[in-house]
Amino acid sequence: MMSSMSLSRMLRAASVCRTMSTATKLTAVEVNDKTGIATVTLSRPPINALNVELLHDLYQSIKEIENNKSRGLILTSSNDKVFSAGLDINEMYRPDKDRARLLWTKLQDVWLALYGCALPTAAAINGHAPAGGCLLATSCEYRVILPQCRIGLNEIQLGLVPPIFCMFNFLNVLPRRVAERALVQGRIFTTEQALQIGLVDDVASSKEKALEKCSQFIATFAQTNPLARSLTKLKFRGADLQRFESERTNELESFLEFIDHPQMQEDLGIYLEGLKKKNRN
Ligand SMILES: CCCCC/C=C\C/C=C\C=C\CC(=O)SCCNC(=O)CCNC(=O)[C@H](O)C(C)(C)COP(=O)(O)OP(=O)(O)OC[C@H]1O[C@@H](n2cnc3c(N)ncnc32)[C@H](O)[C@@H]1OP(=O)(O)O
Repeated sequence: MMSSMSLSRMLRAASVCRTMSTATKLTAVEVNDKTGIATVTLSRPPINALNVELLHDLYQSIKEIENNKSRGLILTSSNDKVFSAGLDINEMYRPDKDRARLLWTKLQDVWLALYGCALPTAAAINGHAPAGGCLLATSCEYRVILPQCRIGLNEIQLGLVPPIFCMFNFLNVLPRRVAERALVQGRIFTTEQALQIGLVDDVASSKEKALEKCSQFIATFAQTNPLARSLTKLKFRGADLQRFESERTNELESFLEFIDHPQMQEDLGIYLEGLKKKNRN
């Protein structure tokens, strides 16, 4: 039989973390009641490819956390090898046009919500983070990655023009020359390279340690007035957010035009087949 001692310990532990009432299907939200920090876990197996539904849930989770006045937001993944594989290529290959429009609009919404989030944001990158995965991580203010991961914006390698928010994210994190070269070459960096150029802030040996480092980063703002903090962040990011707003319709149309092109469809098909073949060999 369970002793009253262990029962009370269990109850105490259970009261530290609570799942938010509106936690959604493809993102799990857990708030630590002691620290007030909310963790959003991307949970779309096998590789957190960003489809319409995952982007929708992620947007809802970010907004919910912001409105609930949490102390900060940490983004991570339920997969122990992949943070996010980026956009779900199946949504772009032979797409349903309305769904493709929705996909891009939701990606834009998520970027706006995360890049412009009033709270301190951090990414515990517990696996590979190519393309859209890197976009999510670099929208945050602080990044910790695990050993033997790969991260970068490789859109150009797929023949895709990196959207403007990719540029904003890289310019916010890397020196201009490094950012430009990384985007133009579609570079994917190893953990060591990412740390060396400053694409990530730290490396941790496990997901738990990465989450701990993210919490420690957010805790550095404990004595800072939250409104002053968020307005200062907005001063740095406001111009990007405004420029994005003025170009978002054009970028949406460019994306739709791009994926409608027969050559692009052929290339995406070959790329997708290459990813699948890897598993058959
Ligand atoms: C100027 C105005 C704007 C114009 C805009 C124009 C264009 C921009 C448009 C788009 C921008 C897109 C950005 C993107 O995010 S595109 C996505 C790019 N992502 C990638 O290239 C990642 C590819 N994947 C990988 O590298 C590996 O899968 C990964 C390292 C993530 C994981 O490796 P692991 O070995 O663990 O797993 P796999 O066996 O490779 O994969 C499992 C399973 O999943 C399939 N898969 C992988 N990635 C994707 C994906 N992104 N979408 C859909 N499916 C994916 C893979 O094929 C496997 O399937 P199966 O074999 O099990 O059937």
